[in-house]
Amino acid sequence: MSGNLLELSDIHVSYGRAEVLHGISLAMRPGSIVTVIGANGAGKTTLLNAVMGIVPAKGTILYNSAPVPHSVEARVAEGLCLVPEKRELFSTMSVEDNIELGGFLRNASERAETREELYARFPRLAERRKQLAGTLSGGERQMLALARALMSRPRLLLLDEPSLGLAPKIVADILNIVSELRTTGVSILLVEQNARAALEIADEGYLVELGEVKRSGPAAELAVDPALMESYLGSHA
Ligand SMILES: Nc1ncnc2c1ncn2[C@@H]1O[C@H](COP(=O)(O)OP(=O)(O)OP(=O)(O)O)[C@@H](O)[C@H]1O
Repeated sequence: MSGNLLELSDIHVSYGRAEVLHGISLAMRPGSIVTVIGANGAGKTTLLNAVMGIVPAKGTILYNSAPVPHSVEARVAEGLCLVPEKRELFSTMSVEDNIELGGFLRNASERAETREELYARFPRLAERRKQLAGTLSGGERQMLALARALMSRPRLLLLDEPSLGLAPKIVADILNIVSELRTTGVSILLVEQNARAALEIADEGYLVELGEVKRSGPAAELAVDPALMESYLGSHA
């Protein structure tokens, strides 16, 4: 028993004959935020999809110290939840109907309780309950994607580039919300190209390049690493 919530060992994923993950290992403590950073095409989305069971992977995935169930459905039932990069909201449905969909595995009283917690956490969504999802701003859409995921009461939230396409001020708002979610007990595996912002809120970080982990360690240490700063954190250090 390692006490880890998630433990990946030697994960390989191929698309056809092309292997894109070449043996990734990663561990996550319960209640933590772990970020996977790296350039476009490094394999970050593929890694999340492997954890969710959307793409087949070789290697070992332990969840709560036991092999993770095989199907996506069983993984959802065990508390894994993915917020994909494209958010995949139903734009012609209202905010409240989108949120409701996230709770399909929960009973009515759990849904009612979680719904109220979510509207308290996301007042902008509460104000826009009746508005169609397609009319929301980029930041509000990301909030809605998060709220819909939280409606399932996940134990492990897999977030794919929540900052993508958002203005810097909105990125900060979204990542603050993600950071606060830790207090609810949910653990978060956060994939980001925005390395600086992700390392600010994460406990641990993994730098992935071309399907391999190049560096890993406490996020606070990676954030001040000179080589990493130069390649991934931009010159505005
Ligand atoms: N369905 C697919 N079929 C074939 N190759 C794919 C498929 N999906 C991704 N790839 C390739 O796998 C590699 C890793 O892609 P992936 O999307 O996981 O990277 P990423 O780090 O998440 O990048 P991005 O930030 O662009 O999403 C890339 O070379 C990509 O072209």
